Amino acid sequence: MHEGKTITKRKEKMEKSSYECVKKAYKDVSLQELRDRLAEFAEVRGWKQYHSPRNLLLALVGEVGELSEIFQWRGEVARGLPNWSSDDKEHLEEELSDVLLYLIQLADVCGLDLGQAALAKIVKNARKYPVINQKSS
Ligand SMILES: Nc1ccn([C@H]2C[C@H](O)[C@@H](COP(=O)(O)OP(=O)(O)OP(=O)(O)O)O2)c(=O)n1
Repeated sequence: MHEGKTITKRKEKMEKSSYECVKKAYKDVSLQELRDRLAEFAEVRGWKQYHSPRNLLLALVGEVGELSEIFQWRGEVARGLPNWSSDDKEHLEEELSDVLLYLIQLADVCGLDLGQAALAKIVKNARKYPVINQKSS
């Protein structure tokens, strides 16, 4: 194998194992935690200047496109993704995360509290769609 490729593979392996550690260490991740980490991520890279609401929205839409590609041409997909490979599931996790991370950043640069807004919206939805008849499942 080419030396560069070996280094890349090793790097990918290290990244994967540190990613597994992060997943184990943080069970309940808050939107606030993600927002703060993202703000720091952008700050230390000097990217804050590019993270305008419009740019973040466009980035978000781009990631929604990448997320859609995973489902494209697969036909209907069963809940729990029983026939998907672990690579496919990992890919899905990454694209879902990209969408979430841009969404959180968008809300942040707009000065909005996404967690509070989402809770308020759930309450509003419940008022709009009252429970009429509970079906047994
Ligand atoms: N200016 C930027 C660039 C990236 N990101 C973060 C948010 C996303 O989680 C991820 C997006 O990175 P890429 O643009 O490299 O997109 P992908 O990870 O989807 O890579 P690719 O498009 O090569 O599949 O990085 C960010 O916060 N701000």
